[in-house]
Amino acid sequence: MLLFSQSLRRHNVSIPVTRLLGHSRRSISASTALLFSLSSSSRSRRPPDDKRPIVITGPSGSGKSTLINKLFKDHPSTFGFSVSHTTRGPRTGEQDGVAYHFVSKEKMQQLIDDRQFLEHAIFSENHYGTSKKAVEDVNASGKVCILDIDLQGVQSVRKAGLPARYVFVRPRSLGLLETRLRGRGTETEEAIQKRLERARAEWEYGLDPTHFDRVVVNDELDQAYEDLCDFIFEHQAQ
Ligand SMILES: Nc1ncnc2c1ncn2[C@@H]1O[C@H](COP(=O)(O)OP(=O)(O)OP(=O)(O)O)[C@@H](O)[C@H]1O
Repeated sequence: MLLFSQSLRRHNVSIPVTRLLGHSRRSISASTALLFSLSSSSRSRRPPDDKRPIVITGPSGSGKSTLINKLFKDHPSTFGFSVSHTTRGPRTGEQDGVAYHFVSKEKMQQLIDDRQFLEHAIFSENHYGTSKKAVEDVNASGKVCILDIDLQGVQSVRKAGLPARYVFVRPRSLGLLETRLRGRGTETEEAIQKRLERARAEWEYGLDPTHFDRVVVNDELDQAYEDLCDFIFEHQAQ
């Protein structure tokens, strides 16, 4: 049984994401965009010298999607998402190799047996996974790969030995997390309870500073975004 099941991802950019929360893409609402102040820094920065993939994790509702959306919006040619594999069928408009790599159950199993995945999990009876090649493809395109995954996925990625930078995003308190999850208005009460239960376990893990290269406390959104960018771009020559 999965300790940390996958969570729905919502990205307002039309690029594939590594793991989709419930694996249905939702759009960030216009009100979310307004969470950033008008003066929120979108300054251009030179691409980071450190090209290792950046793994971003944190409890559901901590603000990962919100921060990543802005990162992509501000730096579209610097970052890329890997294209995940899935055994679910394509939905209208979804292109193979763009939204996902759509594969049969047999093919998926073969890839798993061949240890081609950095991480994989079953969600709603469908298998999803991030292949090593998908990340390499982003690297080969000259972009820095962003992996938005849950903690279980992070542990698999670490085990797979991917050289990466790891970021944990969390709000100031678990109470605030609950407020945001409820405020998002996208989950049933049952789903919220499940997410909160999982968040408590993830929270403990994220409190250990040795587990991550950077912990971003998403309290005030502009500040959290600056912290994230300072970390991501910190290796560039001055
Ligand atoms: N600093 C902030 N202040 C106020 N609201 C915020 C802040 N950061 C995010 N939010 C809001 O909190 C909710 C959760 O954020 P978001 O959806 O980005 O979380 P997430 O970590 O991506 O969650 P999941 O893993 O479930 O996809 C959203 O409604 C978002 O608009």
